[in-house]
Amino acid sequence: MATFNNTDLAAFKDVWVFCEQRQGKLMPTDFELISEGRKLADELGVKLCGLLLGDNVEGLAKELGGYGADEVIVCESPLLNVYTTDAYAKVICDVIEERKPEAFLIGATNIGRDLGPRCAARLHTGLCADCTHLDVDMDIYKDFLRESSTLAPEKVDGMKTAKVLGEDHDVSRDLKMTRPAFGGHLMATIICPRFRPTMATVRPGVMKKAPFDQAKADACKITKPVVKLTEDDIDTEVVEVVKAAKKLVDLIGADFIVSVGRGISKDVEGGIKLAEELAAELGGVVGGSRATIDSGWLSADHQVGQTGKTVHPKVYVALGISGAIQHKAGMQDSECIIAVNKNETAPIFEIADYGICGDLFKVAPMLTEAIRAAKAAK
Ligand SMILES: Cc1cc2nc3c(=O)[nH]c(=O)nc-3n(C[C@H](O)[C@H](O)[C@H](O)COP(=O)(O)OP(=O)(O)OC[C@H]3O[C@@H](n4cnc5c(N)ncnc54)[C@H](O)[C@@H]3O)c2cc1C
Repeated sequence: MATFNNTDLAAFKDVWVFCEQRQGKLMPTDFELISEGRKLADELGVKLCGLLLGDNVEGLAKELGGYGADEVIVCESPLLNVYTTDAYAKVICDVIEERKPEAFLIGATNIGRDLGPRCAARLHTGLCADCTHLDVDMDIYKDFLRESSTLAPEKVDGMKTAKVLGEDHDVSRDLKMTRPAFGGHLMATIICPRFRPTMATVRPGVMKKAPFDQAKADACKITKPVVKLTEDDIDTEVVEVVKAAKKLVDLIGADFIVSVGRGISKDVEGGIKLAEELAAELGGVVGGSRATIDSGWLSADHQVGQTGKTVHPKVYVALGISGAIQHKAGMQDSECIIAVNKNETAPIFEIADYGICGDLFKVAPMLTEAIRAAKAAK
């Protein structure tokens, strides 16, 4: 194996994306991250590679090419059939040490959140968890310096390097990883200036999927390195894979979401029913603020926001939701936001395209009826 010196930054090249599959099916985050990785790789002038692990999964690789991967590295072994942290971390670290990518992105799914830190610790590099934005340009530094330093603006404009931990450092190749910090009250942009690969886990649903391109899928190269993995490398045994007993709501893939907040408290069941009726009429699903999840009115898979799901549906209806910053973080990129709140100063109205100041128990049935009538008229 090639020697692995993770401080020799120049030896690291290319952007990689961990492409998670479960039971032979790629995850939606794979396509989001490949699409985002494509943009980063183009800015850096390097290749974008998908990293796919499993048993007999090569057939999935070309699809990743259709979303922008130049190459997919396929690591196959019967021991990778079902996910275990030991096996996946070993194979990923082996291939990273061999080929040295400069950035490695992982979806912040349950598996990604488990795998990312394990790999980062083994590779002795930095990982920024749960990112909502990635970038490689220097503008963000320059904005920061213009606002917070005494440097002359001309000096900031012409900068190519910045002082990082007391040393001049070429920041133009650093991945800038942005995530909410301090309870979501500010966004922190983090770099990993001294080690490679820079690692990030990225929130599902945040990055936009590019359109599929068959020509790119056909051109995508597939590489299959030798996988050195034995049972001795794995300390865990998967006894049984239990699928979710209950079908979870698909907020991330929904075009229409009707979310309820604490405003339904005077009649919780009635409020949820009104939201379900409106959602059914729109062909959508029901979401909720954290207040409704913490109160046990809706299950956790319905939660929208910083610690819930990030959504960008065509229409987001907020019924009795105040619009706390942590809720907005998960829905403010919706194409059209309709807010119903009886308090005209509720912050949700600041980002609403249509704001209705009124009692949700009166307004929601009127919206449902209006949609029903419009559909019947067609
Ligand atoms: C670290 C951290 C992470 C968090 N993550 C999330 C998250 O992911 N998602 C999230 O949602 N929150 C999150 N929160 C909580 C967030 O700060 C708010 O507490 C929460 O969003 C409030 O929910 P709400 O708007 O339903 O309730 P409230 O803020 O209590 O608002 C209820 C609203 O209903 C209106 N109302 C009342 N009755 C009616 C009626 N009959 N008709 C119309 N309007 C009515 C009121 O005017 C009010 O504006 C987080 C907080 C922290 C600290």
